[in-house]
Amino acid sequence: MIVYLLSVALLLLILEPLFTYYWDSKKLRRFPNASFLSGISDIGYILKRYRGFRSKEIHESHQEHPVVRVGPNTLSFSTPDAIRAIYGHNTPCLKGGTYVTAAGTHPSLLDVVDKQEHARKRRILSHAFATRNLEQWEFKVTDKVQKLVAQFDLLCNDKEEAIIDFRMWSNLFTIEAIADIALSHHLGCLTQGSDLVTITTKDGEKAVNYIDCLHSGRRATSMLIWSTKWFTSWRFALKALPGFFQTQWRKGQGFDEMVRYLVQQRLRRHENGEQLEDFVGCLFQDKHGDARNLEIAEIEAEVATLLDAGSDTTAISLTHAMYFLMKAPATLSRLREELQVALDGSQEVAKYATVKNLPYLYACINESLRLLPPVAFGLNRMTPPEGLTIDGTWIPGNTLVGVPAYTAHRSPLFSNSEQYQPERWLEDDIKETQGTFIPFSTGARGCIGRNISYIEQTVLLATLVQRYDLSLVDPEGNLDHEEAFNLWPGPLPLKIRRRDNC
Ligand code: HEM
Repeated sequence: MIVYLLSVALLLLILEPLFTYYWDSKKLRRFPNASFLSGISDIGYILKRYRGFRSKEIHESHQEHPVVRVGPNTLSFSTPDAIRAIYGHNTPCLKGGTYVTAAGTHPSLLDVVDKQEHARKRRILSHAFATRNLEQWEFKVTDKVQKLVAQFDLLCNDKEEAIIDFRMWSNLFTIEAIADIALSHHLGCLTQGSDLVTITTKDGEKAVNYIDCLHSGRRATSMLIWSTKWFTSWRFALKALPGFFQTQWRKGQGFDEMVRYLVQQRLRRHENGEQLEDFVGCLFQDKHGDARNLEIAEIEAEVATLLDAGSDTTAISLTHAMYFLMKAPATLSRLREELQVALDGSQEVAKYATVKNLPYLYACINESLRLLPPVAFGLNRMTPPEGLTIDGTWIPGNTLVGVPAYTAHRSPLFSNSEQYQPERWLEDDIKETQGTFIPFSTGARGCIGRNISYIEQTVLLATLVQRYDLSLVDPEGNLDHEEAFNLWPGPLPLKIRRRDNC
């Protein structure tokens, strides 16, 4: 029996991929491999994930080849034409691969595959995210900036110098902001200076580390999910075995429990007749006040996505924006000059109406989004069954394709593309790069929260740069990165002091 099982395993694990590779029914062998094993197995891609900064490694392959094979059925493209074909509004491609594997019984707006189902979900939330309604969330952002400033002032003890980890504080800021914007919930994380959230489960009261739990679950999943065929079996086995994966996934469950608790709390307030302005309100009822009667599991899936995608990415972006400013004193001075004129020293917390018109502030944010996009890897899309021509090359149906933002943002359309030059965003010819700048992806599946993220980033950065002198604790040091799904920067220790006139 054991010999039989081992033979079957050998056949499945080694011979079948080798046979498929040499049979090559899709003619994918014509594309160069990103790593030694790419044509036979997803292990090469998984190993890149283990090494830390996967998109940078893929980019190195792209410097020689516009198309590379990153897995047996996965191709990575690099040109603006490929972006249009794969993600553009008229693309026949669908989300595939990892999205299908990761989604539970109730996919959210982010991981749902079916176009009609996606359109239905997007319609429900689009009212809350519409540009004309966005400024109604500003007071929630302002409240969080005030809380952060209060903490920094306390740490600075009036005019003394303090050391803070900006990575951590910016993430506390974004989790507080999204919990309020999505659910009208005040987590209290900024006030207590930690990501600890107390929740009630059926087993009683429990403390959950929001960021740590979120990252643990995503860390474990992002290590294995690229092997989509085997992921479910791997997860089943590794969850049962004591060790790294079991610990990470167990911690990750804390995030799901927190989501369940927060949804229950919000539902109770809704049933008690409280009229709250937030995203989840749009899931309970439409704009005429008629109940939508969505299943609770669907609401939980949407809330989990909002609390994840709506906090992690913006915190990453803020950390990178601050890091680059600290590394470029001339840029920081120019930004300060712009802020001095616009804010006139009279706005303790910058008003969005003021900062939304500041070109250099936007240039600084966009330039760091270009160099270090929070979602840097090639987002999987499945070609339609009949196949698709991408960048002049016909690609067979049911092949996974993508363009990493990390590579797109280093297109020759950006001169000196490795250099941090916010000024490039003020030039007229920047318009030519429009289709190549994809930190929020593009087309029908582009980010719905992009404008909210800009509100959070512009208001917070303008306020902090105006109020504090900031500098790196280690001016020679660089940021470490771990690329799970998002590109997580490591700690960013800063020296911080209140400025004389603030
Ligand atoms: C700098 C900040 C942000 C970045 C870089 C970013 C990036 C992205 C990217 C690349 C996608 C496409 C994902 C994919 O195709 O798998 C996406 C989708 C999405 N984002 Fe964001 N995002 C940011 C902020 C936000 C915020 C603040 C929210 C919520 C308040 C949000 C909610 C979503 C949702 C719900 C989707 C799915 C949209 C759909 O498929 O219709 N994001 N985002």
